[in-house]
Amino acid sequence: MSTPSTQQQHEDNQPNPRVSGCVLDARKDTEMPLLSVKDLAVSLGGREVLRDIELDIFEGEFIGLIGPNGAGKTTLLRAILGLLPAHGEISIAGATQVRARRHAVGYVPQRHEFAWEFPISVHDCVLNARGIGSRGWWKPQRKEDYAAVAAALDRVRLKDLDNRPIAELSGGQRQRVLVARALVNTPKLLLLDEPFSGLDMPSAELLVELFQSLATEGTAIVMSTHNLGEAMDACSRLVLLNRELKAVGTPAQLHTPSVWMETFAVSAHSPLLRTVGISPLAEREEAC
Ligand SMILES: Nc1ncnc2c1ncn2[C@@H]1O[C@H](COP(=O)(O)OP(=O)(O)OP(=O)(O)O)[C@@H](O)[C@H]1O
Repeated sequence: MSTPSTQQQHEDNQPNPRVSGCVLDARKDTEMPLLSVKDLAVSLGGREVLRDIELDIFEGEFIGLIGPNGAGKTTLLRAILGLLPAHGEISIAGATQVRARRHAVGYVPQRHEFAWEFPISVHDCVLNARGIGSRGWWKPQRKEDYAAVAAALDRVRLKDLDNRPIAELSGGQRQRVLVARALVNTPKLLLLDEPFSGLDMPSAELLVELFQSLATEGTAIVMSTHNLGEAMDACSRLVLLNRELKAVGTPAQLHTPSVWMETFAVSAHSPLLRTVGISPLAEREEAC
């Protein structure tokens, strides 16, 4: 497990980001990546959605996956999970076969993809992610399953609601149920698809703190998000994606307007730059 100090050491060693399909990866010589993606390409409906994706992600990293609508963020997460046909090589904790890869992964889909009307309690919804259904609902609950569900609900601060039907939960509570489902098998890699979407600030902050603690404990996290400010503040590295990798680096290394302009196809005057802490060209010119 990596400690905060080793994580900081890795960040300090990162070279400058390279743009257009290249991967920033200073750990290559010393450490095995937890997630390795090589030469990945995905086509959907006869159209190429992702190409030339090369990415190494290490334990304890909190990666922000950033790009405009339709950039392929969800597609990349699903390809890593093996939910989509893809060309290229993906390995997670050394496993390349889809079944083996999934053992190491917890996945939080977008909230609207889940069947919230299903008549089930919070507890059973999380328990279900332990694979209990395939063992038979009629069998007594195993002690370790019960403990795992309790621990996951405790982590997302939902223990008090464990008997509540999931249909009666608020959006923020539902998001936390999805995170608990992903955590209940103590994954090495957590894939999060827009976990802050529709959340108020305190709910988003609670999740950010949880993700940062998990990363400190050694979990590798890849999170797609449109919340650029939150990603700049919270993530240890960012992956800028638009059908191909545009740049990979720490937030400090991505303080260059051109990488954001290229990824989002915006001008040097775009307010988007301000969101990521770069003053738009107009303001910079005025200041000169
Ligand atoms: N099943 C599908 N069949 C055909 N095309 C698809 C399919 N699913 C996604 N796409 C296309 O793939 C591209 C990438 O979609 P994806 O959902 O991965 O983007 P995204 O970056 O997650 O977008 P958003 O930020 O809007 O959620 C889009 O152009 C989308 O229309």
